[in-house]
Amino acid sequence: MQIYYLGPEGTFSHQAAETCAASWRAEQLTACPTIVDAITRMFDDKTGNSLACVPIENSIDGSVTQTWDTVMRSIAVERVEENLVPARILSAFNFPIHQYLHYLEHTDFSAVETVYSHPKALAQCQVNLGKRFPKAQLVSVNSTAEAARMVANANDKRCVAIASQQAGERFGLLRHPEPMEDQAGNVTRFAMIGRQEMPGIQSFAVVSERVVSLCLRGVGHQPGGLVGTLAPIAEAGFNLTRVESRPVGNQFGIYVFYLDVTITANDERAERAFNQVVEELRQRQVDVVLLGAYPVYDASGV
Ligand SMILES: O=C(O)C(=O)C[C@]1(C(=O)O)C=C[C@@H](O)C=C1
Repeated sequence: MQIYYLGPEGTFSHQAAETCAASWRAEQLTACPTIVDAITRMFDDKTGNSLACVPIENSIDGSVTQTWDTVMRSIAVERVEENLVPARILSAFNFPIHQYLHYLEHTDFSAVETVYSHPKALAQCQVNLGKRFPKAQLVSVNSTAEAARMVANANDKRCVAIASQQAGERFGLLRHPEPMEDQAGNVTRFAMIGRQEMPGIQSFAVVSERVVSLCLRGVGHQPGGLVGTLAPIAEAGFNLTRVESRPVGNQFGIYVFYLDVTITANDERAERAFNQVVEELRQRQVDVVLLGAYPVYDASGV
């Protein structure tokens, strides 16, 4: 079993992948240049021996839309392939995130011109960065560890990076002791995506026994179209914990809707009721793409 993740080593994705690799005895961790690449490489492996460990949501900045869109499109495309075990979100993990400022020795903070990081990390620190470096450019790069690597390699004291403590140490940078995120309690949820059912992880506390993630395509454009589509979920007594709309890409005013629904695990009645809801949605001509039905763990303190 191998796990693809957003590299280089030292990203939060790498730390999340390492934490899960121990429980799932994954022998190989492979760094990828982008989140899309990590997902695509997992989907390209039809043998079922690959996993992708990717961020799906951050408590400050919201969904990682790139992940959701890539996973949804890959699953939708694969549905036509017969005899293929479908890829799904198998588990999710909430990881506490501390973003630190990393810099070269003798850096004068008042002369800093560029702050590098992953766009999600910059978004998590935007207020603090604005206060500390009001004139600096915030430059998005592929990952937080990539930002640390760039500052280390550039040997330019006008640049700093926002990244994990581990990334800064890996690339030999100094670290400002205070975390830079704008809100305490910053958490990112990572998903493990793959084709093989994986065992539960005993060392983590369970946040939700079963979250079902769906994408609804083709919700009708009439008054009450969305309300009517969501009503069967409420009527069946399921808790809807996330609704997000995303553009389809080639038309204004047409959206797909991502939903998370919490259901009771190992409860046949709940499973049957949920399948009925999906059937009802399909009868309304809504295309339901199942992204996964999975436990969510709390990976803090690991
Ligand atoms: O750049 C990294 O370190 C990543 O793993 C990506 C990522 C993200 O996409 O949200 C992961 C966790 C943090 O929220 C910031 C960045």
